[in-house]
Amino acid sequence: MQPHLKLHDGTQFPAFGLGTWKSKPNEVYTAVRVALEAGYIHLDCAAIYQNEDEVGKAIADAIKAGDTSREKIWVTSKLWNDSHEAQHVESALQKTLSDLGLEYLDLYLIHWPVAFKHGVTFPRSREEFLTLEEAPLEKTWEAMAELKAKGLTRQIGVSNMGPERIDLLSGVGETPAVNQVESHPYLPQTELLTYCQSKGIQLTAYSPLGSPDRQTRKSDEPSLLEHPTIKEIAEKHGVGTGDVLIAWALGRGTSVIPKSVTDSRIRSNLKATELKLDADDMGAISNFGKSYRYIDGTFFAGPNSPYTADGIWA
Ligand SMILES: NC(=O)C1=CN([C@@H]2O[C@H](COP(=O)(O)OP(=O)(O)OC[C@H]3O[C@@H](n4cnc5c(N)ncnc54)[C@H](OP(=O)(O)O)[C@@H]3O)[C@@H](O)[C@H]2O)C=CC1
Ligand SMILES: CC(=O)C(C)=O
Repeated sequence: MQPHLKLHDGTQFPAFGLGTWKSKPNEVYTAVRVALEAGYIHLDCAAIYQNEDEVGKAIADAIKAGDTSREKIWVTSKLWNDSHEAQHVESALQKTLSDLGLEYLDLYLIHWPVAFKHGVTFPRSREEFLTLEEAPLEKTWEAMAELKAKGLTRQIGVSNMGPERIDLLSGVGETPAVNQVESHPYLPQTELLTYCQSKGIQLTAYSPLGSPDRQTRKSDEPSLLEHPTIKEIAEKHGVGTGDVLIAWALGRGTSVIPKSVTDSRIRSNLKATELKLDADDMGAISNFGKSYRYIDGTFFAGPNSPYTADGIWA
């Protein structure tokens, strides 16, 4: 039995899933087929990853092949920043459902607390953004609740949000089921995790391996997969460093969604859900003493934007 976390309505949420950002056309179909055949029960998707149609084809073929069923899998997707205005929320989800070939999602997240004009994928000028006054997150949240009421998604949640924004949304509607944020030993998000747990919100850790395949990767950024402490613990247990990072995330009570398109890694990452780190391992990893954010979000902040980095991230 894979690890699960309980959502605030009692639903069991599979704590381990497959990330699909940067998984290219032709690669992502095979990755999802391998994952579902290997026993994955949770897929993390998003409209902005521009590959949901291929993920959907893989899900359909896996179900046809008898590898899984719709009821057995948990599918998450995310509302992109150009569809925050209430009149665009349902059509954005309908597009995702059509691409994924599904009648409902298990979880739909507001991807970022940042809004763009409708149809803008990545803004190039200030005029292409909407401010939070023009597109209030509370209104987006109310529209998300309607999707749940219509049965188009079983759960609703948020991503890249801190306590202030979550409190704002919880004040106008239901508490988000999940908050998906960057989290790994360089950015353990300990305070946010404590806050989320106190509200019954599950925290999903994205970029748990340090997102080394990003186009925007900096040549001098620290590597989690090569970190000496992680290597030492991996040697002690006779596993890979990726396995240790996955086990650490699960061991501290978060869900985790490593991305891979490599057959052997897709399988070994799933196997890592069985790895138990001891208190010494957990303590050593939690005391890196260095902070680093890989998804620095420069794409949404700066002089051409009404948002600042401090105003965006959890
Ligand atoms: N809500 C949000 O705003 C965000 C959500 N996400 C979600 O989180 C997922 C994971 O994060 P992501 O940024 O993709 O990066 P990850 O930290 O998951 O790293 C992915 C990279 O690690 C490699 N890899 C996978 N497994 C191993 C292993 N066992 N050993 C060594 N290398 C390994 C992959 O290679 P290969 O594929 O070649 O095997 C790929 O290069 C995303 O795909 C997406 O679904 C991510 C960022 C933001
Ligand atoms: C990867 C992702 O979800 C981003 C950049 O929003």
